[in-house]
Amino acid sequence: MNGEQEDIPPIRVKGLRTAFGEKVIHEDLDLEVRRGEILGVVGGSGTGKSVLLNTVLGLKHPDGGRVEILGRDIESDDAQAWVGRHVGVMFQQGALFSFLTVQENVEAPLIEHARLPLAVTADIARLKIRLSGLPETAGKLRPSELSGGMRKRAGVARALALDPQILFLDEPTAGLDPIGASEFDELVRTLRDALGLTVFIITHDLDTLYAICDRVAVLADRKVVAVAPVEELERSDHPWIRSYFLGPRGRAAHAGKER
Ligand SMILES: Nc1ncnc2c1ncn2[C@@H]1O[C@H](COP(=O)(O)OP(=O)(O)OP(=O)(O)O)[C@@H](O)[C@H]1O
Repeated sequence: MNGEQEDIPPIRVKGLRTAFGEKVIHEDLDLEVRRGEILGVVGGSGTGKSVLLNTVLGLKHPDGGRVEILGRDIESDDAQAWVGRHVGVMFQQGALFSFLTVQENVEAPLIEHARLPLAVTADIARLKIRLSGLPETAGKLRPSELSGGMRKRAGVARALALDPQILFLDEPTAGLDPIGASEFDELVRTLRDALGLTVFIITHDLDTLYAICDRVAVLADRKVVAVAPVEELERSDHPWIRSYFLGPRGRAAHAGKER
């Protein structure tokens, strides 16, 4: 990667407006994600976290403002191909093809985007399965034969298939028990450190924010009202941020971090 690219924020959102008919979801929303950081995105239910994710991925057109991924305008002609090639996404529940094995699921983006000999495709998929903390034998299984935690790891393996620069995770620890959730957090941090990924995580999981997020962006009042490390957000005056981080669950997560 050349120096010029390194200066470009992997995700840059400027003055974003999104709406469904009369219903405005985001207005004048700004967000810059730094290269190599793990950014958590939080906000009350219905504040537009999923809509933001879909807009950043180019799945929903912005009604105003500008979204850039790795310096490229998401509205440009080749943006979808560019995103497919450089960005990995794990939607909720892993969103795997139920009729394919894990190995075939991980091979699918490689077959679509990279014309490699089949044996090489299979080797890369096996590597990504192992990298995501699954045993090699998991490759032969279908998603219905996996536990919830394994399904999420398979979703990560597929998201990593094309060596993306950015990994998007939508509620990755939802539905996992606390041990499974903290193991998943650890996986995300290990992958970021090993692969130099930039990670964008939508989450409600306070433990994830405290354990692995370098900064947290808070969605409220139709925009990002704060982006900062959790320790800084704990000192915020914003009412939603205060009740979120200083409520009973927030205090428990903070105490867990201190231990
Ligand atoms: N396709 C759609 N058509 C109309 N309204 C939509 C559509 N998709 C989302 N919305 C609305 O946009 C708002 C934001 O939804 P979104 O799913 O992004 O919230 P969220 O912050 O991800 O919530 P949660 O934490 O509950 O998942 C909601 O009011 C939702 O009803």
